[in-house]
Amino acid sequence: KNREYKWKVEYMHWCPDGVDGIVISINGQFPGPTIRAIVGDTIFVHLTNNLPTEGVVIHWHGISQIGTPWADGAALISQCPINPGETFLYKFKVDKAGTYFYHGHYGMQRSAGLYGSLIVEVPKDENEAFHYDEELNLLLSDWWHKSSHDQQIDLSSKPFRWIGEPQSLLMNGRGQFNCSLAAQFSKLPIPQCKLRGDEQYAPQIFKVHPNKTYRLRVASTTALASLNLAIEGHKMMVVEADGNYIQPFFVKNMDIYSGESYSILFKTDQDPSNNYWISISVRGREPKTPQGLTILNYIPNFASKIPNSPPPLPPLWNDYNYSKTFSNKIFGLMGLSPKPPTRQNRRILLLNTQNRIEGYTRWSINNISLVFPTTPYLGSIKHGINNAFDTKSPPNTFSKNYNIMKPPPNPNSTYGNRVYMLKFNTTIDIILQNANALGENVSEIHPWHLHGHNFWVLGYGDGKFDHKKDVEKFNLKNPPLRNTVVIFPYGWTAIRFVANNPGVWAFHCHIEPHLHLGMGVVFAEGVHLVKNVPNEALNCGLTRKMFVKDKHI
Ligand SMILES: O=C1O[C@H]([C@@H](O)CO)C(O)=C1O
Repeated sequence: KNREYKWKVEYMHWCPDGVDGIVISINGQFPGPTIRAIVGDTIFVHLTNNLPTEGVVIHWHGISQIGTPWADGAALISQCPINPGETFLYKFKVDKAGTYFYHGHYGMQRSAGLYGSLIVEVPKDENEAFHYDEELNLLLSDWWHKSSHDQQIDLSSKPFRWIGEPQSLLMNGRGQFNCSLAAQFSKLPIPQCKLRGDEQYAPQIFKVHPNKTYRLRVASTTALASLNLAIEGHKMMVVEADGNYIQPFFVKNMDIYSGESYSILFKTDQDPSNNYWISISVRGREPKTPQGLTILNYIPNFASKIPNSPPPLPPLWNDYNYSKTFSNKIFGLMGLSPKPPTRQNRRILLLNTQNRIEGYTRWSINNISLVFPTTPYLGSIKHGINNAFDTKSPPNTFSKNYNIMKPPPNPNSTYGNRVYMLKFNTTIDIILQNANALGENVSEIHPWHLHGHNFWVLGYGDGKFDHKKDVEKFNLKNPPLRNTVVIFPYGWTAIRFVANNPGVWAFHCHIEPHLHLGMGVVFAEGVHLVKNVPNEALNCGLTRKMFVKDKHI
């Protein structure tokens, strides 16, 4: 089935957490409209850019874009930014059921609120691998009172100005800054929220019937925050990760990093005369942001009935072992989750470091800090334009002697826009190696997202990756398939994927300011096989000159 949408993207006054601000809206909505489709459907989004002075694109996070790499919505990788006033048609097939989302992928427009949910259901006559009665949808994000423009300028300033922690955590675009739903349980002098329910920042209440099984779809599009999600008093069974079946397991709370999505099942088996908290809390960074809260409302209780107990207490923000335990519980579902090829053709090691370039603070991968060219790679590679970017091969690894436990000895790095050219249909292993940042004893969490593919997560480890010992420990039996995976402080993560999707694909830290500061790489595979790229996708830079040359402009 074809599903066709007309979207207008524009700035709008909005009040996501009780403080007036400005968001990027779609058709006057924040978050943008939810797309619901069925596997095999073709989505048509006619996107009109009504931002007065900026280009825009939208990335369909988790959709493989098989045959339509130009619709991936990564600015200057898969397409030109859509100019103000212009309309661009995204047309792509949703190839796999699951919980996904979409978001801006140009500058820091995701931080400005350009995002929404994308849910792909199994066909009506097919069943999921698990049973549930009803479903709920939860899109998580974080919110700053400083505009995304201010943030972008801060990050690009000399001396560097870090954006700091978000003021609020949002659930389906709603949070509370000046009041708390749980003030009566708080030691802080914060007032109880007095809400009618129709405020833009009033929580979305999750209404449930007792004694049923619910599927909660949850996706995180945070700009920075890693989160821990809990439903007070309810055990959660995790069944889906990034649109892939996983071996179900029970937890009382779960971590979710930017770029990830999950489905969890829970039973409404608690005392039905009470309501319960749903909470999200910051992990991995000092928790300077209040917990995000909403209410699981057992029908027929009043939605305004405050739960009897304080909101769930999250694990300590720096208890990384807790987070590792969670990540290490995720396995592919035997029989339903495809297995990885047993051998790789190429192994690439990517060292993540924080650096300075000419006094600017940046992030680098193997000592190169990514800046995008002005011609989208998909166009320049397909049309053999050699002067659009640096065509030298980027480094396949980093120095063996590099001490990941110390700040970079020579913090200088360089800007670059090289591309990892992957031989079509080969199996690629990537080892993401974390290291100490510029400050002593600092190493941060980075969730890495791959466009155009799912990958198998073969393992995580502490310290520096060891080619002999660690490879032997790779899980080739039931690794989970994902599109986003985290690297823990001072640790490494190994993934495997098959370069079988013709196109040019970003692989980057999903923390918005980190990507902005250069933390990403670009892969290209089988670009000569890409057909039917609409001219509108390449109407900028050197490819634009190509299209207009006949017209003597
Ligand atoms: O990119 C970052 O910069 C700051 C800090 O490292 C320097 O101020 C921080 O916490 C980041 O995640």
